[in-house]
Amino acid sequence: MSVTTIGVFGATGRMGQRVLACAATDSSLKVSAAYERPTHPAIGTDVGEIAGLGTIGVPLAGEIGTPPDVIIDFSTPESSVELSKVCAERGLRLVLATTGFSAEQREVISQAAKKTAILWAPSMSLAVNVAMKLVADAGRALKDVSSGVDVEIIERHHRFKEDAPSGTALKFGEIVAQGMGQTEHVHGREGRIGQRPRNEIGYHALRTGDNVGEHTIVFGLMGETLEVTVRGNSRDSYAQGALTAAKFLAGRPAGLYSMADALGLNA
Ligand SMILES: NC(=O)C1=CN([C@@H]2O[C@H](COP(=O)(O)OP(=O)(O)OC[C@H]3O[C@@H](n4cnc5c(N)ncnc54)[C@H](OP(=O)(O)O)[C@@H]3O)[C@@H](O)[C@H]2O)C=CC1
Ligand SMILES: O=C(O)C1=N[C@H](C(=O)O)C[C@H](O)C1
Repeated sequence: MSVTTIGVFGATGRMGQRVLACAATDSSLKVSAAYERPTHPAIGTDVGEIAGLGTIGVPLAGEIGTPPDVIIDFSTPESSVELSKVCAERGLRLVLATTGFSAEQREVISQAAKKTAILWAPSMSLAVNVAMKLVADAGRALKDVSSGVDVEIIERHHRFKEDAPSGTALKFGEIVAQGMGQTEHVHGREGRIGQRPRNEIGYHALRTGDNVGEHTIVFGLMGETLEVTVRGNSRDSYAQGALTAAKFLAGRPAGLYSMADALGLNA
């Protein structure tokens, strides 16, 4: 059996620690490196100790030394963009899971994917990626309803999340707009704003407690409502997806890949 070596970027974070824990249970994977910013106070500490796994022989590093087969990144937009540039320069394969990028930052990542293999997805979850297909189908089927269909996207996340709306909510909106043609994206509503125009998608971001992530896409018709909801029960859904993505990416040529590619959902 071939073994894929992985490096975890943002290793001490909420997701980094779950990636380390899930990888430890998969004999086809080996964590060979773990990274944080060079000034992180835990640099040099065995990362298994930080993730509650006991010693795994991988000290937390501030830079990429001997490269793994694939780097998995759950960090911040700024550090992910810098990482994508380094990966492009050195030909390192990258699973990029961070969200919250500006248009300029997205462009840098797209350029990096011309030089190395990058799988970039706002959600690594299997259920979310299947829901994206369902939502695309629903949008196409409802596109020409003569009385109109109002699409609203509601997402819920933990109080520590720094970007809003979630990368996944934005992706759902993009998918709906591609199929149905809405041109306006509205974030929350307040005041005497008048009746709802047909050509907008509304986004609503809730931040409560330790919610690991929920998305509901509402298709409101005259007389009935269709909702597609995905609820995360634990961060392991994203961590397992990122590990699946890493196995898919190992050995791939340069290019920008999606989670649908890794999960075989494009067939
Ligand atoms: N695609 C998906 O399926 C999912 C994506 N996400 C996204 O992943 C990202 C991280 O989420 P989460 O784990 O909850 O966040 P955390 O804040 O818990 O973790 C981020 C980690 O990145 C570290 N970091 C910051 N700067 C650097 C750097 N220069 N080099 C290396 N590491 C760095 C942080 O360190 P420090 O504390 O020192 O700043 C921290 O340990 C978010 O953008 C989130 O939206 C989350 C879940 C699923
Ligand atoms: O920050 C999180 O936690 C999550 N972020 C991702 C996003 O912004 O879509 C994915 C997931 O919903 C969890």
